[in-house]
Amino acid sequence: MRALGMTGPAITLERVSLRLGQTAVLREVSLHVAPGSVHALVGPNGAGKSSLVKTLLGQTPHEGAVKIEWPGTAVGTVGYVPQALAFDAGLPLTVDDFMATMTQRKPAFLGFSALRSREIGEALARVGMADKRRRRMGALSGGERQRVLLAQGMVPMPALLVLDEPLAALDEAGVQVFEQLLADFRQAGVTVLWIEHDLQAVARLADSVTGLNRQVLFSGPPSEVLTPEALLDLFSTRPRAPVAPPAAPSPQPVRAEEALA
Ligand SMILES: Nc1ncnc2c1ncn2[C@@H]1O[C@H](COP(=O)(O)OP(=O)(O)OP(=O)(O)O)[C@@H](O)[C@H]1O
Repeated sequence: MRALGMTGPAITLERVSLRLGQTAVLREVSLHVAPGSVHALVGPNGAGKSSLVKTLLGQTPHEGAVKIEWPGTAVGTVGYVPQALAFDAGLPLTVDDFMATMTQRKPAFLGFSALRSREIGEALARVGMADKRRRRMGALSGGERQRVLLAQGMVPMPALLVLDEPLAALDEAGVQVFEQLLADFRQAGVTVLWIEHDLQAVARLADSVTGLNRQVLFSGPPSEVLTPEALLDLFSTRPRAPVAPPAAPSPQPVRAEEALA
């Protein structure tokens, strides 16, 4: 992997709350991502993972503090790989056109610079798509499209990379490509924030993981925090109700294990 000019930032969220319409999507979320680490975000559907990422990227009005601390004075490049993009199968947009559109400001039909063209070629090669640059996006399989999405997140090479379910459509070979990329990112000092539903992949590949269900339930190294009890707690209620103040004596609460039995 090419040496980077800058390694990744540290990320700190302090008591971040987000309300969308009537919904409290994030409640007092605090977490820390070490610079150059691979940090996973896990939680049930609707837990607020994508919303947290949007908040991190400055796209939502929120309460609390979001700090991205770059090494040195310059702000580095942020790459973002979205969950999925829908394409009209008939759209005359090639993989190259898509990469140009996503990675530069000038219109794709004006082409791209030699440097950018080389970077795009390298990124597509790293995800095994170098021979499909002229194929229409609408003609790609779901997994191939996912690989192209990954590639666009690497042009220009970011110091912070945010991945929203990158494994969702990947086959076994694609997963291996992803594992190699993560190893390369780690070696280059890129900070990776990774939303993922595949808990085994998280346990195998992440340095740290946060369990989120509107609020943080756990955060730490996967081997320490991904316990059966913590996962049961994270996935057995969705979304979490606000914590109610203590009330008058009431029947014993049903434990999550019993509720699921
Ligand atoms: N603009 C909005 N107005 C109201 N509610 C919203 C809005 N956008 C998202 N939500 C709600 O916020 C909650 C969190 O959504 P979010 O997409 O962040 O969850 P997620 O953890 O990424 O889920 P998934 O795993 O399904 O992708 C959901 O209940 C969603 O319906």
